[in-house]
Amino acid sequence: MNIEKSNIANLPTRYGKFKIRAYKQDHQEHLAIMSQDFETLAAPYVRIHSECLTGDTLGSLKCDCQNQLDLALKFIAQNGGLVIYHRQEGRNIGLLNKVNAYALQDQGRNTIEANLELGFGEDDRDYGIVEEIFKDLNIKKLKLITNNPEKIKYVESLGVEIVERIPAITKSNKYNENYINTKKEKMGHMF
Ligand SMILES: Nc1nc2c(ncn2[C@@H]2O[C@H](COP(=O)(O)OP(=O)(O)OP(=O)(O)O)[C@@H](O)[C@H]2O)c(=O)[nH]1
Ligand SMILES: [Zn+2]
Repeated sequence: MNIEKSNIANLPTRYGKFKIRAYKQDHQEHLAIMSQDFETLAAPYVRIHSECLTGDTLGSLKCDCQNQLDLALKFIAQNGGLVIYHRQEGRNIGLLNKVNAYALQDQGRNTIEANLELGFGEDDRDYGIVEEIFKDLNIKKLKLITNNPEKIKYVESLGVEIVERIPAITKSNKYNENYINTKKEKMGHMF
């Protein structure tokens, strides 16, 4: 796997001061966003956040992504750890396909049905870069912020110990209720 990594730079934000490092793998560029004290932590809090331009940037109410990112950045700034900004938009089908999936959702399909109808899997994410970031930042133990059993399985498969799981539950709204219910009932997310 050919991965290019940046130097570490400071990033002051509205949440607090972070340090960041970028990683480039093929056409995807990802980010490790670390608290100031990151290097001193034996088991940092870690959030793997998959990109959602419509949620993260535009404030879309169709999903819980922006609320989860906000929660994670606040939590990590206060408690120490790492947010991996994983640039796999739309569970890795890309923005154009996600918008097509949204058009199908406008006609009544749920998040999984829409993906399948377009010829994708229900979740096409690849977490390979996460392994590389864990190695690069020397993470052997962590406290994982997630509701997603697949992420837990993946981290465990790397031989990285999860000493605690912190739920990433945020306030729902009338536009994302179905999305959250589908994650709970069909994808096994723990709400
Ligand atoms: N294909 C598709 N992707 C979506 C949709 N809504 C959100 N996403 C993407 O889903 C990803 C977020 O993943 P989720 O499955 O919601 O949650 P998760 O991050 O795996 O799980 P948690 O760690 O518990 O939050 C981001 O890449 C979003 O762009 C949708 O309706 N269709
Ligand atoms: Zn989203």
